[in-house]
Amino acid sequence: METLTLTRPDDWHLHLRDGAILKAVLPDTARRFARAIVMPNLKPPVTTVAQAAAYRERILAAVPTGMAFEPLMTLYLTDNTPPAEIDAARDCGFVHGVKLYPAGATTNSDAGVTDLLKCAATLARMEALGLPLLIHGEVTDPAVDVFDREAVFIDTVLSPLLKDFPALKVVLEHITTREGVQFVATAGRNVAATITAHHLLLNRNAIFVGGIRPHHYCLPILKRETHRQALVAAAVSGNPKFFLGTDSAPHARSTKEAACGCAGCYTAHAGIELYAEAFEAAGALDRLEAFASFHGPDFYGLPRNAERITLARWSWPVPASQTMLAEDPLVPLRAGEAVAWRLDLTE
Ligand SMILES: NC(=O)N[C@@H](CC(=O)O)C(=O)O
Ligand SMILES: [Zn+2]
Ligand SMILES: [Zn+2]
Repeated sequence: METLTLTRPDDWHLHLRDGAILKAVLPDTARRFARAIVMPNLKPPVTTVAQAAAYRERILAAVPTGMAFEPLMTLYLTDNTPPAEIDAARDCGFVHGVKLYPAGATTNSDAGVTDLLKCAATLARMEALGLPLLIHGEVTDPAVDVFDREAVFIDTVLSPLLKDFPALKVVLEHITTREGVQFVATAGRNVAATITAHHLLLNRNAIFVGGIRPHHYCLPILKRETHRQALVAAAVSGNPKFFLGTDSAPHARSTKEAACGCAGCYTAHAGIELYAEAFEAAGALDRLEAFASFHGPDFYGLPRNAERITLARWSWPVPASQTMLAEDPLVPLRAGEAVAWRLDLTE
């Protein structure tokens, strides 16, 4: 059987939620990844170092015995985040980024930034201290076509931001377009991007196969095939600006299969295996390790992991759903279908 051994990867963009959901989903991530950048879009959001410390403790308490997992915490930027909070974040040692959600852009972003000008002093402090700004890169203007919101964000928000703060470390999260790839590739070394497995594997037709598929609805929304191909080319290029971020985003089934369903795909159950599929399809399995395990820690200034994991080319069926909340399960990506690679747990 074909196997692939690589340095244990990290997930540089992950939603773990809190409470019962956190306990239900964390084992999927901890089994595969050594560390993860944990998104702060809880209700209410994680806006202070004190809240991040408490959330970190809840995550650590939910790690199953026998597993090692390090949560890398983030703060949720608001119009009112004071520069002093950035100093506290740098000093505490466990906060590794500050997340920009344009207000209203995505799930739990209502407390996000309404005007970046209000954050100028705070952004200047981040630039000075080298604390990365992690960006959900979509404009929120409903007049802008939903498929264009990333490209318009890059032109109207991100480019001007980097002119004002040229040394600010930026991760453009979950990029979905050719424009996103080109912008990051040609920007300075302080600008990088995460790419999800579902954006590497699916184009926007997947939302409408034989009917509407709410479990393929995420933000930024899946784009057309030419954009998917640009993302694959970037991921397998070996360019250290691009690295793994699953954006695994658990939502209970009832909130996805609804008249107005939530945005987010759950992929942590196959968090590295789905990337192996995408890299294999591109004939680039030998490039997976750098994308999944080297480029992220190098950008964040953290050590690479020492342990290794082994994947086997061994198809396994994804269950139709998995337990999350008492009456309301989670429907993972590929539910009821197969994933071609699996984690070799015998290793
Ligand atoms: N990606 C999504 O569609 N949803 C994420 C939020 C986000 O990352 O934008 C979520 O928190 O559910
Ligand atoms: Zn996002
Ligand atoms: Zn996300």
